Amino acid sequence: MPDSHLSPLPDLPVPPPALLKGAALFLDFDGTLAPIADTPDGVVVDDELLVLLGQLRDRLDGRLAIVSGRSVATLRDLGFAAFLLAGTHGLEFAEPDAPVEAPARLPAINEAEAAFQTFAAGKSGVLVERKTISVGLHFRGAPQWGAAAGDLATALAEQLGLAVQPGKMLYELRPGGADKGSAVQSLMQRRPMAGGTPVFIGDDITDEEGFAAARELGGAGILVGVPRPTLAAFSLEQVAAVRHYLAQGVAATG
Ligand SMILES: O=P(O)(O)OC[C@H]1O[C@H](O[C@H]2O[C@H](CO)[C@@H](O)[C@H](O)[C@H]2O)[C@H](O)[C@@H](O)[C@@H]1O
Repeated sequence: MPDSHLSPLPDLPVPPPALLKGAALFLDFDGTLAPIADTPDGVVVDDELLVLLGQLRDRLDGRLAIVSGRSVATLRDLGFAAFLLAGTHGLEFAEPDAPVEAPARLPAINEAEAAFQTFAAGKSGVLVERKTISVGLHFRGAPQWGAAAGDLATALAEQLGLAVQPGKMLYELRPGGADKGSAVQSLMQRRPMAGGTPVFIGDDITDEEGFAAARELGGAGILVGVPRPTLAAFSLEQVAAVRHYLAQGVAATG
């Protein structure tokens, strides 16, 4: 992503609900639909959110997808089985209740996981997240280990031919060749997303590729959380504001 395209402006406008009319809506999960929790397992999806997303998806003739760093399997366990999903940062896809399209788990991911486990051993607050085709090293509970975790992830990525995916108090190792931008590009060529105007809502640095793709395809990104240089055109302050905006979207698309 060219840095020159990043907006340095701290104050982006709140998106108008009318932006969602005719939209193909791409939603990040952690930090966007659910507040950040202490651990990956600490996040719960409430029925109210699922009902809201279902209503909006129906109003958009199905053009709503969750695009997450979580695996499709985890997204389904969290309650999103009835939604179009792109998991593991654009490496996995699944239509509602249909088989998952995903590459196999690489032996290199198992090697990386073993190295992460060795690193985490005895370090209270450092956590290894085993995922379907990737692995995460979390240090939210022990920020003092963040730099060392990053050094380890970088070295392993080079050694094992994997991609490093930085996140919020997290480094993941995964196969390369995809990101949230490529997920948007791919889904926009298929039903039901094709024909809509892409709108991508996300909070993390990994969502910038999604904002870039939405923008390239004539749509827009919405950044959630504290201002930062971004390719998004709009911003929402926090998860609660996203929910409010999506509820406004249901009304605006009725
Ligand atoms: O693309 P996302 O849907 O935002 O997923 C990105 C990663 O989110 C999760 O980690 C983050 O959220 C955790 C729970 O709130 C938090 O404890 C952690 O510090 C965050 O980095 C998830 O665990 C990862 O697998 C996702 O890739």
